[in-house]
Amino acid sequence: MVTSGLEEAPEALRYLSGFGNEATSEALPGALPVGQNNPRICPYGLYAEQLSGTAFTAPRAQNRRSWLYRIRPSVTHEPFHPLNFPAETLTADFSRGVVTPNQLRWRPFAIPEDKVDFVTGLFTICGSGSATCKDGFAIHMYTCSASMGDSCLANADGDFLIVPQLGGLFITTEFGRMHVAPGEICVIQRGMRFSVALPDGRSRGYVLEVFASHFQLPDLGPIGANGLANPRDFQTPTAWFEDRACSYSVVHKLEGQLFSAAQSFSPFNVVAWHGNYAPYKYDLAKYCPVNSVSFDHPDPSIFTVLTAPSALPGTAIADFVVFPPRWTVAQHTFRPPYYHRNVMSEFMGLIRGVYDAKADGFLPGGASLHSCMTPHGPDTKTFEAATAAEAEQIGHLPRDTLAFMFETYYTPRLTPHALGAPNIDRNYYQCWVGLTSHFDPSWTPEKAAAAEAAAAAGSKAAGGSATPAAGGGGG
Ligand SMILES: O=C(O)Cc1cc(O)ccc1O
Ligand SMILES: [Fe+2]
Repeated sequence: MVTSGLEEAPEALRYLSGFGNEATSEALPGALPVGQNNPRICPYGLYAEQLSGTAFTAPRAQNRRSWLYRIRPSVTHEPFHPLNFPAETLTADFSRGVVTPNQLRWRPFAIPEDKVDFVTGLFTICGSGSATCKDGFAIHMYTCSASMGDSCLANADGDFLIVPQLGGLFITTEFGRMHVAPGEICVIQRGMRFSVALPDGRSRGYVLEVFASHFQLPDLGPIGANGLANPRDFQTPTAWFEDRACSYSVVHKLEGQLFSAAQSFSPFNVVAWHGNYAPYKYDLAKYCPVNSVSFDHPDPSIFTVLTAPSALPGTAIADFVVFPPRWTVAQHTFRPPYYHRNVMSEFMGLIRGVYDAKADGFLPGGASLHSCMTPHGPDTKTFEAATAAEAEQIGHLPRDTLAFMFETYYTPRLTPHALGAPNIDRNYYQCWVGLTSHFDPSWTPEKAAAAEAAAAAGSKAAGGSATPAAGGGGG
């Protein structure tokens, strides 16, 4: 019998490198059938089972499926029963969700004192569309303090992109095991069974779920063949199995509802697999940002890590965008994000540090949401620092910050749970009330240039370039 390896050191794990590859992985030599998918009898007496992530008939470029060779097939379980789980905290039904044009922000979500695992610690913030029609998305958060033990989850509604913010995740999947630390992300696609253990005892993070397409790398256009998230930096687990008799609970999410079935063995009994439908992780430190090296602030799409496309060209169901540590070198430029209203809705989270647009109030483990056409941009303090004369001299330094955005074409509807959360920041709008008028009808380019020159001379006399301050135009 192979024992449960949930506590194995992260360094001991082996991964396959690359994005979207047709891969093969064997935990025992010769476990994959040679030259065919389903021989009459498989090597080692395994069962062959296909997991389809697209319609059988999807075009080859989009087609996703894997073949799993396992000790017993996944069908070997007792009937599913609905789990008694409060429907309003985890949902895929947004028909009665609430919309608001107001800017929303949440302080960090508290991690429960009592023992709560990844699944019971998941709660939905917002979403749109429908898991039934396989169209749309949901954004969840999780806070947990216990490993899942002998239970696993399979999500029939879509793909999960998981962003741990505090505390790592040790995830056992049917394809193998991965350790995902804060600063890394992982994607676990529709239907894959996985169980989350907590090497750090607790974890908090964000989850983007897409009901339709799968995540892919964005096109690079004129950037060329390299840069942003490079394919080789994505890591897929290698086959790992346990042949363990136990009382196991398989939890299945269908249309946001949870069902549970008992079975007498661990579902992580896949000895070998091959295919192009497999989970993966990615270290955001490997992201190679491309940005303006002269002037102006590019649109944040320049920082796209992964995109889940809709049928509308160039328009995502959801993009995953990261704001990594980087040099900010644009001159005579307002460096923080510009003020704007966007057809896409923007949910943001912070993994660590301070975000370019918010000097205060946007904290690691917190979140913000600016829905379709809701105005937003830098807070007053950030505006003032970024427009001060000294800002021209500072801000070339990289700062240790890691924020991200889930950006979606679908207008999000919020759950009562998210809107009623005790950590919602009811004073968020006040971060902009100090943005007073600087309008000067007597302004001329000559006067402006003279003021700039005087300020530059003053700052030189005062000791040259200032040191960068958090949020001080270094965005
Ligand atoms: O709103 C935000 O902070 C996200 C964002 C960042 C940026 O650099 C430009 C536009 C934008 O929406
Ligand atoms: Fe924005």
